[in-house]
Amino acid sequence: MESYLAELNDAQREPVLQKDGAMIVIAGAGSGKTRVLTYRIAYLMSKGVDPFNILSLTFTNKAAREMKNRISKIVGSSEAKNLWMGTFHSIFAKILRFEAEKLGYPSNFTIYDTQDSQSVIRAVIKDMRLDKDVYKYKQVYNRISSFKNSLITVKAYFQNGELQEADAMSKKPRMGEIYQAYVDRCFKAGAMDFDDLLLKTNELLNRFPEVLQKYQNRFRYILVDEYQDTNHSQYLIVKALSDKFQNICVVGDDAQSIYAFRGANINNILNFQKDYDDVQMYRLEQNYRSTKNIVNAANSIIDKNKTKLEKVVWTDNDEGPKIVVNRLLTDGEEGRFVASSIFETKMQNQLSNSDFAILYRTNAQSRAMEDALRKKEIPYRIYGGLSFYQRKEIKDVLSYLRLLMNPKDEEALKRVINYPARGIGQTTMDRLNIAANQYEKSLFEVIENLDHLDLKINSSTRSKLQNFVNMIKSFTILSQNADAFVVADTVTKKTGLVQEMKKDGTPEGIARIENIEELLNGIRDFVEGQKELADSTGSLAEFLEDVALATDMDKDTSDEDRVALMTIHLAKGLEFPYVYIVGLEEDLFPSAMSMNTRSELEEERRLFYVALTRAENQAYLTYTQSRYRWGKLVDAEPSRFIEEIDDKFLDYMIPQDDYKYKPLIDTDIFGEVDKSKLRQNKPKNGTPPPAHKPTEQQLRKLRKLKPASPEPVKATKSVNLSAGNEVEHMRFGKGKVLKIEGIGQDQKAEIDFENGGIKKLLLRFAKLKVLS
Ligand SMILES: Nc1ncnc2c1ncn2[C@@H]1O[C@H](COP(=O)(O)OP(=O)(O)OP(=O)(O)O)[C@@H](O)[C@H]1O
Ligand SMILES: [Mg+2]
Repeated sequence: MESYLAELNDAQREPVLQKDGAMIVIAGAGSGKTRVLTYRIAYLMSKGVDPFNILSLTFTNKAAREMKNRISKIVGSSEAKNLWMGTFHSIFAKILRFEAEKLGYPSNFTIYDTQDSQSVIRAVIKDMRLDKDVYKYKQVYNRISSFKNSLITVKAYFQNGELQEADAMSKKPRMGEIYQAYVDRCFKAGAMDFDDLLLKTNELLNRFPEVLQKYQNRFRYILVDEYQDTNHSQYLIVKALSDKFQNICVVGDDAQSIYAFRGANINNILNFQKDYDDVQMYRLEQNYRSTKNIVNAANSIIDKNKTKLEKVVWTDNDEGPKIVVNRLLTDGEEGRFVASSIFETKMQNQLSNSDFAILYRTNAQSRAMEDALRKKEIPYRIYGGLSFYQRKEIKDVLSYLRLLMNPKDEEALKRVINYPARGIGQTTMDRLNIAANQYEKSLFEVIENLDHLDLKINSSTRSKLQNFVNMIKSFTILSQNADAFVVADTVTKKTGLVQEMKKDGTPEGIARIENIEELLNGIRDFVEGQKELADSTGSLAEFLEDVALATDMDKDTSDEDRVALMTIHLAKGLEFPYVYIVGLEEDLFPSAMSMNTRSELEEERRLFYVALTRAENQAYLTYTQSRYRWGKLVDAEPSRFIEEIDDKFLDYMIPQDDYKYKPLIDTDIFGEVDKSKLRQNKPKNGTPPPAHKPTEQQLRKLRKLKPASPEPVKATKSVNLSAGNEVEHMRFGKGKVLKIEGIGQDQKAEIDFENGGIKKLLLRFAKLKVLS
């Protein structure tokens, strides 16, 4: 047996060793589903399957990269980079690039992000003179998105009486027309939105049998992670591609299906057995991730759901500490508790920031956490929310880049045609728009052909428009030979964007310039990375695609050591030694919007199951007594999910009878909070109690999970380190001391580690072995 197969248990090894056929692995959190996929790919390669013939679909591109690295190590070659691996969106965008012209799109089509799509929808609603309070653009966008993910085209919509009736009932009878106008505009702009990437792939595979065959033959082996969260459109793609060879392996957990609100269809997992001829079903039961306490607590929660497949999950890991429950007065105090607890736990146990995650239900909750972490000088990173690439100044630069790639891209053109100001006003734009509609041309084409059109635009404005078009064309020509960095660098200089911000002179203006520099650095890194691959030149097209399809998880590129903050939805598939789940309050988690039906509540409960099962060693649950919601301070009640966990797994930091569902703040008849009661409820002596000290057993577990150094590492008691010394750290491996600063207790060393990059460590705590 190859040695890597010994890193699997018997149950895991079975699906790995079944080379051909259809199979489904259904198993609870942390039982090694993702590991099975990874090892299965390695096994296929070792049996001579060409990596070009393997397609693996993951939840984020980051997960795909990590999987590729792992596979490279297992098979001991760089062949893994030829695997087709990534999110549905990124894989099928690549395929659409090759085939776009068949569908009438340019191969350099733009990918509209959510902001772009919503902006188009807003414009459509405005042009149709509809009431924007009835036709709320975000709602309309979501509705159209759900049509697309169910493969309901405009034509199908107009043939479907039920859908039309539903829209009429919700006072939006013109939904179909908006849908039509939206689709037309995107098409005219040579743009696909996120949902199109799946919808158009389906269209491609349905309409062109020879194309379908080509990809069926290419992807002889297909693997899908997190199968419980595929939507109908994704399901059909997988089904079509795997139909010929039927070598398909999907893994998932119905208890972790949390994207129904985006069209995920749990039936895809339940019906899998009917979809293929001879399906092997595998189950995994042993959890390797978490302590007994966490596994059993999570089991006790998911037990409350009626709709579920019966599963067993157990673990051989330590009992572990109980789950800590704490009640705080306000979200500010909640943040301070979490930050202090992280600080203490980290110092006591020599941990990295990245060993900690704070998970919440809604992005808005991050603010209080951020404030507290900043005060304690704990570095953190927020995933999701408004990403770097959506900041105004960044989007402006990207819009220039998009426009030079695809001059039809109207959203990009509208953003930059008069930014920096060039004297092209709204009246001119309105006239151009009318002409564009009349001639069914893009704005750019209209501007290009201004001389031949009879438009009321004066000669000075005409020449400004001409200059703009010429500038964009010159960039396009440059991009044909230069890499993405050269193009982007030229664009920021020649367009006057940076000069405009320099004029501004405010701290915000300076921050914007820094962001643009950061973008350029990012592009340079990207280009260098791409050039190392044999078949890549680091072109602008590649860069733009990478940006457009980065999921919220992928958008961080630096690997500094930080505490992770994210919504639970984003945390799927991840694991952290210490996890804080905050805001466990009724109406927040479970969300007020998700308590109308049992199935919504069950989805919230699955979300809680996902959150808790991210924790390896210890989980903390917090809630507040009052919280600002909709601008008002309201009483908060502890979440029913805390109540649902058997008390034997919990460790309350507050007297328990004080806890059970009862108003925690007394208010007088006018609804005023009785301040003296508030003070009573504060944790004693004002500061949050220290975090629980892990047991020796836990520490051993922690070390086991992380790459340990070959020999036990001794702490350096008296510090006689200096720059240039080679050292070894238990977790970061070997490193070189760059500099020493501070004296006595505060002495710190800056060390460049092989595994961790540059880190500053307090020598008093850091257990370093001096090598030379
Ligand atoms: N046989 C094994 N031996 C040792 N460690 C294992 C084994 N199987 C899995 N693990 C480890 O357990 C952890 C959980 O595995 P993995 O992430 O594959 O689980 P999963 O089922 O995909 O979880 P999730 O449902 O959260 O996606 C990982 O750290 C993995 O490396
Ligand atoms: Mg997984």
